[in-house]
Amino acid sequence: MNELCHIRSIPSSCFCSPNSKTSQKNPRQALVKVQANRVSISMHNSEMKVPHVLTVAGSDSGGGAGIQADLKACAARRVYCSTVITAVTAQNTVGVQGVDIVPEEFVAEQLRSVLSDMHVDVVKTGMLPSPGIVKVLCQSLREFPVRALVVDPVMVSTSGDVLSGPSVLAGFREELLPLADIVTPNIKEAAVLLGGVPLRSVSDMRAAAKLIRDMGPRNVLVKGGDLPDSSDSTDVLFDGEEFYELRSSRVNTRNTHGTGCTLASCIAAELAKGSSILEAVRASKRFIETALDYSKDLVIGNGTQGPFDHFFALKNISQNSTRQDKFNPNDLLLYAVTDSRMNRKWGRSILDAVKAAIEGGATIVQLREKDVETQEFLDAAKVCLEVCHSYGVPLIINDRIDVALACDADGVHVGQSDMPAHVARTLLGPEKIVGVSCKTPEQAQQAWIDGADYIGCGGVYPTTTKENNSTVGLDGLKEVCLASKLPVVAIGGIGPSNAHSIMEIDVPNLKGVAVVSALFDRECILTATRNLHSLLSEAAKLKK
Ligand SMILES: Nc1ncnc2c1ncn2[C@@H]1O[C@H](COP(=O)(O)OP(=O)(O)O)[C@@H](O)[C@H]1O
Ligand SMILES: Cc1ncc(COP(=O)(O)O)c(N)n1
Repeated sequence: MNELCHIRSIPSSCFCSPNSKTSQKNPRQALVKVQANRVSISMHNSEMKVPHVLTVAGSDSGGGAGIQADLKACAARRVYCSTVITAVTAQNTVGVQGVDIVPEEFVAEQLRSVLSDMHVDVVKTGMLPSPGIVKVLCQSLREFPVRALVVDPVMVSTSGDVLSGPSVLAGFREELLPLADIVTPNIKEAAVLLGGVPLRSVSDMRAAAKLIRDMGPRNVLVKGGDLPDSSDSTDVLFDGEEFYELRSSRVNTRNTHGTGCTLASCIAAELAKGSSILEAVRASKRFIETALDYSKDLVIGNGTQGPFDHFFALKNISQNSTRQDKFNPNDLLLYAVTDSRMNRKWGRSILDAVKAAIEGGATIVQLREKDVETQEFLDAAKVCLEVCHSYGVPLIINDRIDVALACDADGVHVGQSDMPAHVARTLLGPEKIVGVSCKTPEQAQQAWIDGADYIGCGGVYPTTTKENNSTVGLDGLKEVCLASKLPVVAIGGIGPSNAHSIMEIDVPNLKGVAVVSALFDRECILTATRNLHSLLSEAAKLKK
């Protein structure tokens, strides 16, 4: 076998001449180790450790599920993904036509290759088609421990074809599940693990999660994608103490092939980046919901189980659009806008306020810090961005394009007397979100021309957070919505008592409400956000 030459690329600015003064002291200097024709270069301090997920799963020739879904999910979540293939399937949108199982010795060899060398953080498993493969996997995990193990107990494909038979169950129950940090059965798989009793409701899912946890995994997520007669898509997470019901709206689409594989890979990717289990599951569920929503009209294949687009991009290409999909208008449902005076009044940091709002269900966050020094603003924006992204929530910066650029925020929101929207767009580039405050149909039309992504319309009601701000009322809001080609979020004096009247306005592009005081001028931001979120979700459902 050839000796491998293993060289990591290093920015040229980091190389030092051996004679230069800095070469002895500079901690960023490259270390070159030569061991029997094997060269490895490592960097002090400037080394970049990439979060790494290893997926142990089957190949899906149709590209929608299995290894292919895992690679796409990890890439979309910006995590490196290596692969150990357990089976090759001939599969398309109609079903599974054939399965060729990889011999367990060769699965073991692939595992050894990757785990002995490549600094894997998290292992995610999918299709494990034979008891021997389950065994070699457990042996490898004991020999090369990793930070976390995510087990997706794949048994039957969405099309109803068997991918792993009952012979693997003993290995699952006795060896693999006790090693798992989280196991993610769908309702059919949960039933099989528990001996065949079908799950028909969310309370059945809770009971199943509890029983499966008794088999040894630290957390159980029972997925409800296939729960009959449900308008929501509810998953149940049980961590041994608490149950969390994670709800999203059910996207009406045939393109759900690979959702389970993708969800488990996203969870693994978020864990590899350092998230907690709850954060990882929430961010992953959001990712699936968004991906399904963006891909609901994709047509790939003639069957009933279509794949979806992990990069949310094909839809645009198919419409010949030159603009990139980068912004989901449904994110405007509950738009939390911070206020430093309120945080000061309640003795909270911006970060604590933002965290609580996200945990309560805020779907997008804007930092509007009018009287904070630049350095402080930037520091706060950076930490808030990290938290927002761990939940899959976009972060917008009010007015300060420099701060948005410096922290690589998701976008900016500008008012009529701030930086013009077309200049903001030029400065930020095509990928970022640009929002504009508008009071009139003319301003709404201009925002569209300027390349904005959404408009904020208001103040709808009088408010104390903005001085000298004239109100437009519900009629003015409706007029602006009708004139706007962009999605609209209503702002100004909105809270639980009047959010309903806003959502009842019968215009499809009115997507939600932006709120300051009703969240941040409250003793418990989390409860205030949670209440408003459930009210808005109900109202949004009625709108559909
Ligand atoms: N139509 C849908 N709309 C929204 N979320 C969905 C839909 N179908 C599945 N999901 C979500 O996708 C994830 C995978 O669930 P599920 O489809 O039940 O798994 P599997 O692919 O293993 O059968 C879950 O978070 C589930 O709630
Ligand atoms: C190789 C492989 N692994 C997993 C699945 C499950 O995915 P789904 O439940 O969406 O059919 C699959 N169909 N193929």
